[in-house]
Amino acid sequence: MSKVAIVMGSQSDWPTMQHAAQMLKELGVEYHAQVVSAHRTPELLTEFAATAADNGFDVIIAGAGGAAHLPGMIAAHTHLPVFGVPVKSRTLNGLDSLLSIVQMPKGVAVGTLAIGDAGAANAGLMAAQIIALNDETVRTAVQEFRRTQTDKVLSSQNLELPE
Ligand SMILES: Nc1c(C(=O)O)ncn1[C@@H]1O[C@H](COP(=O)(O)O)[C@@H](O)[C@H]1O
Repeated sequence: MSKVAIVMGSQSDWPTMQHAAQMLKELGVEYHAQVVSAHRTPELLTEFAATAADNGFDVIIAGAGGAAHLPGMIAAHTHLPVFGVPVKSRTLNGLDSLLSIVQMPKGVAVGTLAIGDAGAANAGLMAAQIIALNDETVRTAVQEFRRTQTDKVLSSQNLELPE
């Protein structure tokens, strides 16, 4: 069974990163969530990223805030696709996180999502869409999710002027 790893720089990132986990759960994709920090636990980062493929992961989602080196450093140690989620920082609202993650040097790729909760949810969706290429059950779940979303938009329009 396909598995997605969700890693984050700190426990304080979980309120954001749980949106990735929720999306994967909704789409029936197994995930494992863990705190790993390039700065605070550098040896764990190397060990985790270098063994991720052998441990059965297909995609890695990495969320971090501020000087967000985690996604890039994970990508440096693995051939697995890595999605980076910029977590909203207290001082600079996540612009620092975004710029740290998005500006990768050519040759080591991180797919960068939007800042915050929506970015985390979309990272989960992207991971599921990759897994759906070879997994019919997940493909059906993704298609159903998209259909339900479309139906909701089309059926909930209220464009009346207030009295
Ligand atoms: N950006 C990184 C990394 C890393 O990139 O390895 N490790 C922790 N952090 C970030 O520091 C912020 C504050 O962390 P604390 O709340 O623990 O002080 C978090 O958003 C975390 O992702």
